[in-house]
Amino acid sequence: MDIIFLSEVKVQTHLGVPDWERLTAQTIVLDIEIAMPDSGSCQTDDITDTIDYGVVVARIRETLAERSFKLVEALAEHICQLILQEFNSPWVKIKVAKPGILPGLKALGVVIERGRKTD
Ligand SMILES: Nc1nc2c(c(=O)[nH]1)N=C([C@H](O)[C@@H](O)CO)CN2
Repeated sequence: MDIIFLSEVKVQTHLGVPDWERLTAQTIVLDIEIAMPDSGSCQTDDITDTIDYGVVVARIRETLAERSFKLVEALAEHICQLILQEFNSPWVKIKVAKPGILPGLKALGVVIERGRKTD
């Protein structure tokens, strides 16, 4: 399985359980692994045979600018499903980190992985 990775992607979004936390955008940090449908682009050297990681990052920034979530879990699920469905990836792993939320911690968050359901 060939994987595209996106490391320490900083994104602005409205996120948090208490209402006051979602009033202003905060920076979250994403680490994402995206399985490619096949390894064709390794032979063809053609961007149309792979998942364009620039397009993925732009799409993530777009959706997280529009959406608001209470839980990091729900945000992580949303991004996984978007990548599976819009980019035809068979498998995605994402780490969502909120930096500087609790004293004494650098960051906290979740790691989830999802595969595309087959019939
Ligand atoms: N499992 C989770 N626990 C908590 C979350 C979360 O998203 N998932 N969020 C919060 C608050 O938003 C906190 O980060 C700031 O008040 C608390 N626990």
